[in-house]
Amino acid sequence: MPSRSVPPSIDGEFTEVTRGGDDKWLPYKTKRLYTNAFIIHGNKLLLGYKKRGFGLSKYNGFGGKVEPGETPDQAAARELKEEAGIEAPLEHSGTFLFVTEGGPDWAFQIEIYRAEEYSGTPTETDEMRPVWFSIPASSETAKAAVASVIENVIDNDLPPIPYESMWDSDYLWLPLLLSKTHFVGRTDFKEVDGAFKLERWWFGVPTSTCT
Ligand SMILES: Nc1nc2c([nH]c(=O)n2[C@H]2C[C@H](O)[C@@H](COP(=O)(O)OP(=O)(O)OP(=O)(O)O)O2)c(=O)[nH]1
Repeated sequence: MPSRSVPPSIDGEFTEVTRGGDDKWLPYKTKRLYTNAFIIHGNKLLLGYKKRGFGLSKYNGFGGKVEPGETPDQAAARELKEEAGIEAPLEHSGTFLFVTEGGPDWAFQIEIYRAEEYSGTPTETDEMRPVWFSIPASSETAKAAVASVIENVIDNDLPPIPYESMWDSDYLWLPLLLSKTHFVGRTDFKEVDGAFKLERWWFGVPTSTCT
């Protein structure tokens, strides 16, 4: 059987990590830039409960539209401050295209960031309620867990990452973010009566990082 190609929007040499659905990738007219930022502190992950607008009632990283004249890095820092009241040395962690059928005719290009430190106190805003979740221990996170004990920031009473209350595809790439593996991807969703259902996806990592 011939091997399946990567989605047309993926440029560069990437090794597939996961894919699903068929190859009928949705068309889109243009791309709009968005950001999303995740704070990892020891064995804890900070998410925000979305109180209004797009993604209402889901848990997510902090982010939004890149405004005219801004770089994605600047937008990510601004959105983190606006939505969670904190600052952090954000590092770019991945990027993916989010395309919807029944939604806008443009694609969201979402630049994903991570940081392992922050300053300030996570604070509820009109848009987001910050909540800490526990990151499951694994070989990848074991080092972070040890560091947590040393820094005395370990907290075993937190709920696990609420994948069931996040965007449907986040469980596919969040482990890559947690393990500091840069990733690219594409998700196609179908919007029916305001609910978004994952139809097809592809995620990969730079081939140079594969052994
Ligand atoms: N984790 C995750 N985030 C997503 C997905 N799709 C998607 O748009 N997002 C993010 C990208 C943005 O961070 C956020 C949408 O931006 P937003 O509507 O909150 O933008 P904003 O804050 O600038 O908007 P607003 O204040 O003007 O309402 O949702 C997804 O599949 N997974």
